[in-house]
Amino acid sequence: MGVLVTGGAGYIGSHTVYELIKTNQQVVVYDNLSKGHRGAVPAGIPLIMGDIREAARLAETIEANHIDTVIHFAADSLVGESMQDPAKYYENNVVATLALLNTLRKCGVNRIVFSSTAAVYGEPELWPIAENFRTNPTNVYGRTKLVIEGILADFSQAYGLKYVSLRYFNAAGALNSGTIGEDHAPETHLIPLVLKTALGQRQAIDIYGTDYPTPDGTCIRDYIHVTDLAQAHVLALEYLQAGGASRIYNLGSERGFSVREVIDRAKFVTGIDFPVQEKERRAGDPAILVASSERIRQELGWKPACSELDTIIRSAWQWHKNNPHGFGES
Ligand SMILES: NC(=O)c1ccc[n+]([C@@H]2O[C@H](COP(=O)([O-])OP(=O)(O)OC[C@H]3O[C@@H](n4cnc5c(N)ncnc54)[C@H](O)[C@@H]3O)[C@@H](O)[C@H]2O)c1
Ligand SMILES: O=c1ccn([C@@H]2O[C@H](COP(=O)(O)OP(=O)(O)O[C@H]3O[C@H](CO)[C@H](O)[C@H](O)[C@H]3O)[C@@H](O)[C@H]2O)c(=O)[nH]1
Repeated sequence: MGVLVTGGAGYIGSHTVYELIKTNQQVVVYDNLSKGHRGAVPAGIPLIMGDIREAARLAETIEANHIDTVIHFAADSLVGESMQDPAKYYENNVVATLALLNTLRKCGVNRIVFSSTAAVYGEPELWPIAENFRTNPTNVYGRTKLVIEGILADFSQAYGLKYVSLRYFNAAGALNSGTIGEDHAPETHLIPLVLKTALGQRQAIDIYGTDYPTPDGTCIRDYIHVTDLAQAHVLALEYLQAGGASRIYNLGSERGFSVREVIDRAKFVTGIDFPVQEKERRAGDPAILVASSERIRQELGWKPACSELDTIIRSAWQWHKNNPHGFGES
């Protein structure tokens, strides 16, 4: 039986495909390439170019490849854009996922691993954040992911769908071999932007806000290596394949670093001093997001192995240095 990876040509999806093939799972990538890259999909892995809303193409792919489980990454995920264009986010995240789930039902596929986000929590008052904390997203992107979690719970109750929803904190880093890495256009994430500044592709890195209630005034985040995230997907998949019940898990390193700390570590790792500019806050940014990943460690035996901040930055630096234009140039 096979595993369908929607959004498998994207950043986290492609790293997960690399982990899946080590475990001898039969993998098929399904991606409309709106954001993903053909070059991110390993040689020999089928890439079906399609949108998850295209029911006929999707059903044909599922049947031809004997798919019995789906890992669902396909989505739009820019917080700022979601506030300016909510229709796009409700359409490509909620409506498209509903279409996907309906096709899965018709094809008799009843297992799915879903990419959720720390953005479902909004602005919590306590840390580390556990899965039973109140969900209260402060942006449209987070709301769309929470709506999908609700749909998954309802489908689970009514139709017997089994799902694992993984709430990622800040994904960063690149595959150790340096063959794939993060290449978003536009790039909005801190670590790749810092490294592009070190490469001289940007004049300075902007710090969005220095008046947060944190020790150095800048936002604190929990950075998790993309390969540790990918391994959690493999565990979630194996758990569902073994008949596991629906679950929700946080995925973070359980350590927080401020924006200034990330910049300082990047200067250390790269050995390059680069300009930093202090700017106004970015709308919708919570001050502190740090995970408790206790539940997935206890229940699935997940152990993040490469999520030390320097290790994350080093792997991302290797990717950006060797591929200054991402997948556009090797
Ligand atoms: N990057 C992070 O830090 C982070 C954090 C939390 C959650 N997430 C979630 O993880 C998932 C993957 O994130 P990423 O950073 O790898 O994003 P990405 O943009 O690199 O990958 C998403 C992939 O999905 C594809 N896609 C989008 N809409 C599609 C559709 N309708 N049909 C088919 N393919 C479609 C894109 O072409 C792209 O290859 C997303 O669901 C995102 O919301 C990411
Ligand atoms: O040029 C930049 C870019 C970012 N930041 C700051 O760096 C921190 C991290 O920002 P990212 O954009 O890298 O990541 P976010 O925490 O905003 O977002 C991440 O976590 C969210 C959950 O809270 C969503 O899941 C989202 O998809 C995921 O990328 C934030 O405080 C942000 O304000 C800067 O100071 N300068």
